[in-house]
Amino acid sequence: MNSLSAVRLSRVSKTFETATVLRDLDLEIRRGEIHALMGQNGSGKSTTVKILSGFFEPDPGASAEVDGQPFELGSSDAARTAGLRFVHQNLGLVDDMSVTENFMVGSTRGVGRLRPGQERARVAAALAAIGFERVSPEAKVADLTAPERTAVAIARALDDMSHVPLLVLDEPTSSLPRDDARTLFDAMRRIADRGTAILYISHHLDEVLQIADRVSVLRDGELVGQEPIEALDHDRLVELMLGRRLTRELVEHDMTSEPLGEVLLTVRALSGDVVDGVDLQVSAGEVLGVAGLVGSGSDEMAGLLSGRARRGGVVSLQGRTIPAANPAAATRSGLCTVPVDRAGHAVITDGTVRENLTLSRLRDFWRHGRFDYRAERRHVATWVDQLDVRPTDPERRMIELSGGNQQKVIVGRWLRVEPTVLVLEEPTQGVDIGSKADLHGWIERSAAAGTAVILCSSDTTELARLSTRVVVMRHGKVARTLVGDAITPEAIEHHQLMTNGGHEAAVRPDIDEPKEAS
Ligand SMILES: Nc1ncnc2c1ncn2[C@@H]1O[C@H](COP(=O)(O)OP(=O)(O)OP(=O)(O)O)[C@@H](O)[C@H]1O
Repeated sequence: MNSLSAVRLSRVSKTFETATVLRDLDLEIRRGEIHALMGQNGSGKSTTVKILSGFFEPDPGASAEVDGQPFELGSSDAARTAGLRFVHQNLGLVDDMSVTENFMVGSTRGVGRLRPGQERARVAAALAAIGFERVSPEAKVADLTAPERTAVAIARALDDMSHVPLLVLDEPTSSLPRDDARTLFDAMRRIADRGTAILYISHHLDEVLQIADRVSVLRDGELVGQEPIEALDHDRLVELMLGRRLTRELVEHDMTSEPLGEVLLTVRALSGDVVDGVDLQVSAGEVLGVAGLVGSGSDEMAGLLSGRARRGGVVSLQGRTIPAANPAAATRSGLCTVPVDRAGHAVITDGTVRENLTLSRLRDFWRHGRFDYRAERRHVATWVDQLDVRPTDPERRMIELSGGNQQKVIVGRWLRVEPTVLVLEEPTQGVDIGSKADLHGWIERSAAAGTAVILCSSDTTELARLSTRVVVMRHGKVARTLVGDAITPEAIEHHQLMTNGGHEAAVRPDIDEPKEAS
């Protein structure tokens, strides 16, 4: 036994029916280290985590140790008792409750064993231990910033054990803007310095290069590299993940220099919970980026435009008003949306890849009163191939696909019908770097083919990479519009953070205003 070892996995494999998705994984996570687990979508990261947490049983022949003691894989009781703790991307917090109530709900310590004052003190201590003493135990979770919410989930996970050998953070920062994610790194380092090993799963290479001590890379279910961070840089990490250099040329399409097409979408006085009187016009061939911090209204825009959320104001497509609160009518009119909440709004988990792809328009396959299954299968095979969905079998159920591959199917669902307006909400969240480049290429091709694209994203690099125009939202309104060379990640982040009343023009005189179409 290595005394430095917090968790050691040996010969861990996982086979679903006939497909082996994890093969003979040997992985050692050392005490006090931040160990990043990386790999493309479907490479086996979540499967590894689910075996550790006891959600999946591994194939026979696997073994494990925690703190040098034999550990039973595939048992959630064993994981809990051994002190393995997990924070997933969705955090598992109840927004309407206070921080302390959330601790009580999520704790394995038992509810209400302490008096209220003692509970609050305990919660305050747990938060202070990771450097988030500014969060009040009485605060409502809904009122916290995104990194504070993540910190609450982490503090809660650590709260009921004096020694936690392993904390697994499964993409906890994937929805956070870059600067927000960084505020959690200090908390992670404090935790690691106390001797807890952190297994950190992230698709953000720059974050991993900044925070991890060692990196393990999975490719197609096999460990293909394990390196100390000093031995890695961005390109080497990409090469390990993809098995090749990222040479794919993106469609470089400088749409800013081209005349804009016909105005396809007109939005007048749009309002929702936060959004307050927004006017927009989006033309054929444009990619309009919508930027803003959580709570600025930017996160509400896709729901309002799609009709998923109740809205005030008028949304019209080529002059025809789309009825409010009616997503089906919006889709029929040609305004299609890829929502951020895949599980809740987009994926039919029990359905197959084929069904999830083609449901956007089945009439393509009706011929003379009969459904042409062969035509549907041919069409689906082409899209699965073009989008590089894995596994490639279109009869797989969506639940069997990794998160990133599900996302490709959902984006493909709408790309294939060539919508008039395509609203994308965090389209590459949880998507690996190779697939991200693929999806970006698709978004550009879709715009080049004449679709008006609205890209709502917290990834400022993605916004700068794809948008012909970016509206930055604050306090429910468009606070700034950036066009052309003025669209940089730094400019977007700068304007997201400005407080209302700031003299922006004086701060960034180089930023253009849009030429409003009348
Ligand atoms: N319940 C299941 N049944 C069958 N296959 C599954 C099941 N769950 C996952 N898989 C398959 O296992 C493989 C690994 O998936 P996993 O979710 O571990 O990938 P991942 O690396 O976490 O990907 P992502 O970055 O997209 O989250 C994928 O090919 C996936 O389709």
